[in-house]
Amino acid sequence: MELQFTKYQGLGNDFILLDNRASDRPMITPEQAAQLCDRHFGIGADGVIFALPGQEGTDYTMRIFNSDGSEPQMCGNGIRCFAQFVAHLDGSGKAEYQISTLAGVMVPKLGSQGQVTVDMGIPRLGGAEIPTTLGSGSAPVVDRALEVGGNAWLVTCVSMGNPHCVTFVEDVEKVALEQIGPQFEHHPAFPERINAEFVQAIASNRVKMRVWERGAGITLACGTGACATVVAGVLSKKCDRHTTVELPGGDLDIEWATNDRLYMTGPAQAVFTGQVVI
Ligand SMILES: N[C@@H](CCC[C@H](N)C(=O)O)C(=O)O
Repeated sequence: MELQFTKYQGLGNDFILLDNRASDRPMITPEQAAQLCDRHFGIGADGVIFALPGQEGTDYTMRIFNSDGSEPQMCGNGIRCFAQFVAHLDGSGKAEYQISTLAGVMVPKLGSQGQVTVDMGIPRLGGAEIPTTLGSGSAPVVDRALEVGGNAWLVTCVSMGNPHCVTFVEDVEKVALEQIGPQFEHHPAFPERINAEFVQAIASNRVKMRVWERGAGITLACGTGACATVVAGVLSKKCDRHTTVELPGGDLDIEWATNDRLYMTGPAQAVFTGQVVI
């Protein structure tokens, strides 16, 4: 089968976008997606994103497979890329889309100079919702001790539809992400695995973050992770509700507004189009 694709990136978090409007099911399998994401034997990407028909009045449905073929509920950098992709496909000139995802309906707005602002919804904080065994029911998991790799870490857990474990550290550059990341991801405290964010407070409205993503490993940025970081920073009194998150791939503007919703603003860019035979 020959596939037509467009490669996009949002702060270096890169994705293969597929026009899947003709069907309600992803047009390739998780195994084929993992093959396409391979940086030596495939196109190379952190994930494959499918643009499917909308549901219950939404414009489109977004599904995504991580580079290991697992399916997460949401992707923040991915949905900014998705909004530009569908705007290009449908040529409608719409500036705002309602997008169904496995984490609920998200609303990206196309701005000027390639910027996209997304209403990312309300964070979920209960231990059972994340899920993590570090807390039960709806009680938030804030600054809880967790032993990983022989060290005790103070972690805060947040669900943005997908699960995140945020740890504030003195110096983010000193975190041995390649070693400690997989140990967080597969820790028994996280039955659905976890995205692990390590964060350094720079100022009350600026933090620096590095991420180990569930199903993808080290990436240059994570949009849901940046939202989870600001929520965790507010809950543990490390940053303001409106904070810039500095990532290896660039900056994201995150606001946890008074209506409890998170708004993320950042860039997205088409890189190239191509055909691939699978
Ligand atoms: N890079 C994404 C998150 C992608 C999903 C994540 N790896 C998971 O499994 O939950 C983002 O920008 O949010």
